[in-house]
Amino acid sequence: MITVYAPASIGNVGVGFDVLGAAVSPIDGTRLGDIVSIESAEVFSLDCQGTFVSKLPPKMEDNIVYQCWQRFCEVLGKSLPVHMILEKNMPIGSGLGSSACSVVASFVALNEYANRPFDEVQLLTLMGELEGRISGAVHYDNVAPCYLGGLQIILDEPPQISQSVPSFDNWYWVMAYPGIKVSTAEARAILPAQYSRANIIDHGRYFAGFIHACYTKQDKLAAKLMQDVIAEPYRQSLLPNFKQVREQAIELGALAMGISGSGPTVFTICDSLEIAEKVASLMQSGYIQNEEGFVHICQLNTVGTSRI
Ligand SMILES: Nc1ncnc2c1ncn2[C@@H]1O[C@H](COP(=O)(O)OP(=O)(O)O)[C@@H](O)[C@H]1O
Ligand SMILES: N[C@@H](CCOP(=O)(O)O)C(=O)O
Repeated sequence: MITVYAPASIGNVGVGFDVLGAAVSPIDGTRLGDIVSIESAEVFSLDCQGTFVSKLPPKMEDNIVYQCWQRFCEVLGKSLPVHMILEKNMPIGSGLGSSACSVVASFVALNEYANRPFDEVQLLTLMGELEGRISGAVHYDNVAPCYLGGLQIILDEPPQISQSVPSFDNWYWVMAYPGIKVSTAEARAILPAQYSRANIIDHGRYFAGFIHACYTKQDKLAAKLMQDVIAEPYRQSLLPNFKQVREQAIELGALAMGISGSGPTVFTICDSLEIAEKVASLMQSGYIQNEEGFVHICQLNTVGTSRI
């Protein structure tokens, strides 16, 4: 039996809409992400389990894991009779790259099972395609970090689809999922089709400045430039108390806070564990809406998807 763990990811990382993503894992060792197992069988079958299994589509054909298997076999040119198990530990429509976790774990597990017929670029291309089916447009900012780990800039110039950007070892990423659902496709549909020249200039300055600050190891500058003029102004109304908790988090010493992917999860960057713990308590009392919500203090997951 081959078993693969794919970690949670932060699409956009605030400043890089569709072109920046980060893989994160809780520092307490919790496996925040999906796990996919695969073994040989006489005919294809899929079993689902895990914390969020009840939120999956009831029909197997609608599960993205099934669709990954189907596409993998199509590209491979033969049908693989396998039994797959999805452990769905990621809430759906959370902004934590839940569908990406299932997609990446499935393709990596299938590729391992089939003795690695596809290389990294071919797999990433397939991952982007399947993620695009679900969210309404191909975007690699979840699948690339989930697969490769770390902070990833999406270049989308095959064979260079995504490359790693240096981040800051002293950063803690406090992830707060309020327990409500925001559909990625809907959160994309509310964005404007066009932006003003002023927006474009600001976006270029923030994004280029952030990448520059990462390479020149200026963590305070990087956090200051982590500003989102593309999605946040339109998506923040979908989130509970967003502005209020951000002000409070900054007062507690956080360096920056933004929407993770299309939300409703938010990420807060802190440069000490002490501040991260204070922010985690703030999020628990001020942002979590129900018992399905959670807060995790994370660090970048630099490994990405791996066999366990
Ligand atoms: N294995 C799966 N994991 C997550 N979502 C799935 C899966 N299979 C199918 N889906 C469907 O894909 C959509 C994912 O929604 P989306 O808002 O993109 O979630 P997320 O932002 O958490 O990835 C939902 O409609 C969900 O029912
Ligand atoms: N760049 C995408 C990221 C969506 O991430 P998800 O975790 O919400 O699926 C976007 O902002 O639409």
